[in-house]
Amino acid sequence: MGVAKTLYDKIWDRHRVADLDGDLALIYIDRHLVHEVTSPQAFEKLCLAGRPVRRPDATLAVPDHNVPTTPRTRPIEDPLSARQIDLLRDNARAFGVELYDMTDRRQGIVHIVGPEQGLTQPGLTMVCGDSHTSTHGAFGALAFGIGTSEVEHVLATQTLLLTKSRNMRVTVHGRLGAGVTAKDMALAIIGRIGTAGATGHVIEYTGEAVRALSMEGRMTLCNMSIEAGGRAGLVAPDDTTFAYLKGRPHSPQGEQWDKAVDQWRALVSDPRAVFDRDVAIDAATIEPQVTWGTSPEQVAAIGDRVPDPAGIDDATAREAAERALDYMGLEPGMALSDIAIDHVFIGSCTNARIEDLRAAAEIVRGRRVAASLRHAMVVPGSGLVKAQAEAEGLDRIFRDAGFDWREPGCSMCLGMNPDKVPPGERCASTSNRNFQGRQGPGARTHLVSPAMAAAAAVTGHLTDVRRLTREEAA
Ligand SMILES: CC(C)[C@H](C(=O)O)[C@@H](O)C(=O)O
Ligand code: SF4
Repeated sequence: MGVAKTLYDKIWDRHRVADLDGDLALIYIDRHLVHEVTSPQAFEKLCLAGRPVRRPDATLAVPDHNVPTTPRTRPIEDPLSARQIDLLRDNARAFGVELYDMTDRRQGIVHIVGPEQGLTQPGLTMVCGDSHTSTHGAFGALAFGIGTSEVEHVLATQTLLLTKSRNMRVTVHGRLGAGVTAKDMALAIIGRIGTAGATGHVIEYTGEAVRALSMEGRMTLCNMSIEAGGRAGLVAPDDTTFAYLKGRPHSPQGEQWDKAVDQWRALVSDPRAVFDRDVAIDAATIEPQVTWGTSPEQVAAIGDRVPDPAGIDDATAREAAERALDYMGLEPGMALSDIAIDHVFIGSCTNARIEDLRAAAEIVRGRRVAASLRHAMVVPGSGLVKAQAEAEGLDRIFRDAGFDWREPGCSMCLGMNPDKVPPGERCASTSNRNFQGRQGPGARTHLVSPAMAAAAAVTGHLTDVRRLTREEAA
């Protein structure tokens, strides 16, 4: 019997091409996703060096960050965005890489598209010039973000020079309560361990509450691993994973499928594997979460109050809280549920999959967006999510309530396209980052789950979604 290994150790060992000087190893990369923001220079350098893409068949290009979410027939107004999207198209063509262009129904946020197409599979190594590549870890794939020079390295060689991370395990025991979602779980974990809590580690999420999550929920959880400082997040594949993958365009078919599933079943941490860090949380203690500050760790349960920095012992945390409250325009001690909202954004690679839209629509059905709101919008994560939602009539529920129903893209998750929150205005957002200026200069972001965003939209302020579902039941 060999040494007990974690899931991460196993995937790492299977992809190690060579051990190099120091801690460096050369790792084989199975899949490479490419978007318009971090690829132009990489392709340009290949071009200058006269190198081809080593495995065009393992590479997929999708524009997402800069695409406007208004009808695709209109030209892109912003010249820089238009140029980046043109470049992606040109590069994909020149290097023989498949592209899901803006008018392709399969286009969407790269981290939603990969799983949807069955490109994301257990045990693979996957990279993208994008930090939220951690999303794909939900399938038990080792997936992480890389920089532009690494994008070039992978394009040219299909390998990467890497230092191995440490192993961390986050176990969520028990079951989540009604109205509490994977997003709340992710935010609660970050609230507990902080945004540097997993630095230098790959997190494996385990426990009954994680096992009970759908693939959509697991993707939300793994998506935010990077917000906890982790290099990647992992959930060991199981029947939920296989059921999601079966029949997807790039999933193994026929006999190959059965073989694949047999192999995938071995992708678990050995019972005696040792983790460098272990954290355990009881799911029953997790309430719907909302961030009050400018870092995902500045988070609290919706029933709580905005903290008073004066009560924070640690000087650095105190000053950070003071700065955050100043930027967010909030008073210490005010009830989080008294915070009035100007905008609601339901979208992003964290929460724009079909299940997210269903959860939000459930709350919105039969209600109206509060008159005090400036704008509320839903941006499906991909063209296929959009089509599915329309087939289920979710678009009607949102539109009838006063929501804007858009074309897929990163949208208001970050200010790289026309969807921005104006300075000083406040947004309840299902995205993953609430840094200063993230949704536009001066924008104020509160991170929440899709159900909580819907509850904020129909009440005009941050609201415990469980209050609305109780009302309905009464
Ligand atoms: C633009 C891109 C490089 C960036 C990332 O790496 O995450 C973006 O997707 C984000 O969410 O901030
Ligand atoms: S949706 Fe947001 S977090 Fe996700 S890739 Fe796009 S910009 Fe990054």
